[in-house]
Amino acid sequence: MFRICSTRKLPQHVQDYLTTYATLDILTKEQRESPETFVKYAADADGIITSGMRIDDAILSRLPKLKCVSTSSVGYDHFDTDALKKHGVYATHTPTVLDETVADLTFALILATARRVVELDTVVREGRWAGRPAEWFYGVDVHHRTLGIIGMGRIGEAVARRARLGFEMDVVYHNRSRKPEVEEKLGLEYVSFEELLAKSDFVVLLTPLTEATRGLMDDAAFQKMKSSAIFINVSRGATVNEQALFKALSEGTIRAAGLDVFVKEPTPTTNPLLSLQNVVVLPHIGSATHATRDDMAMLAATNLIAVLEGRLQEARIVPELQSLIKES
Ligand SMILES: NC(=O)c1ccc[n+]([C@@H]2O[C@H](COP(=O)([O-])OP(=O)(O)OC[C@H]3O[C@@H](n4cnc5c(N)ncnc54)[C@H](O)[C@@H]3O)[C@@H](O)[C@H]2O)c1
Ligand SMILES: O=C(O)[C@H](O)CO
Repeated sequence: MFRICSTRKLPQHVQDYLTTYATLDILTKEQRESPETFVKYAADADGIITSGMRIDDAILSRLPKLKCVSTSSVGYDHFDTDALKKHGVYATHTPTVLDETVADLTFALILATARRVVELDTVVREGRWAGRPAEWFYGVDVHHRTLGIIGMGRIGEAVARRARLGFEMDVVYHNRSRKPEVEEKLGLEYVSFEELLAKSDFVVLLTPLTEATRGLMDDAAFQKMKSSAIFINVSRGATVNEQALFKALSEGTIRAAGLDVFVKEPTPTTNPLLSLQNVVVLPHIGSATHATRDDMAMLAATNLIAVLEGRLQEARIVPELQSLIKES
């Protein structure tokens, strides 16, 4: 039997699946609170399931039996992949199963910011709705506008499909590399980062957090956007310079923003962005539906067992650690 530690509660059917292969410990808040307590309780684990815990050299050095860390998320910026490689520990993630759910949430933010859904909900509740909607209730159209997607990956493509087929939008995109087959299938146009910012009525950020994307949306980027444009971030908080975003929103450099992610999570109520009416904020719920979170947990579990049993081709191993397969 393997030993598995999970830093989060798992659905019962996922626990039942895991316990046919392993003893399973769901660590309590106290047990996972600090790296010291975590390594104490996970000391002889073969595998770890997590969804946001930082796994770095200091932790790996103290977990000699560890063979795989499995995250129940597609993003894995909380893993130090160089350290994992050094220790010969695999990392797996949960791509694909959440694409449609995250794309739905992206559109929820696009619509909520364009039509000022949250702000105007408050107007009604506070009794400030007096007669026919006044001009200051007006929003902007989404249909037939231009959507710019930075990061045309799995989720970007699901967002582009909604935009093209449902809202008949023009879609431009910027990506590390061009995707001619997606361009052809959905009728998209590839543009430079600068051109995307200048052309788009909605700019959606959907890249992973890497050294290349950290702080990608800074003062200079917001200055290049239209003053009528809306910015949506569903990637990771640190891809955006929050001070620059606050400045752009409060000075009218851009119209509004919809944010699912923040530099620090949970973001403190003192975050200046929360004081702005033209911002819609959510607590990192892109993939948070019952069905999708269940699918992610199950994929995290099957990934981990596949690695522990040596069925490496069946596991969704993160790209940076694919080289370990060849070496094994
Ligand atoms: N808010 C949420 O709850 C939530 C949910 C799921 C995913 N995410 C985030 O969304 C990200 C994307 O997920 P995915 O499954 O679509 O990933 P993906 O790997 O399929 O797509 C990411 C795309 O970004 C591109 N990219 C990377 N660096 C770039 C750069 N410097 N400039 C331009 N393009 C660049 C890649 O080429 C790729 O096409 C995840 O890494 C995660 O951080 C957030
Ligand atoms: O990367 C992901 O899958 C989401 O952010 C959920 O944590």
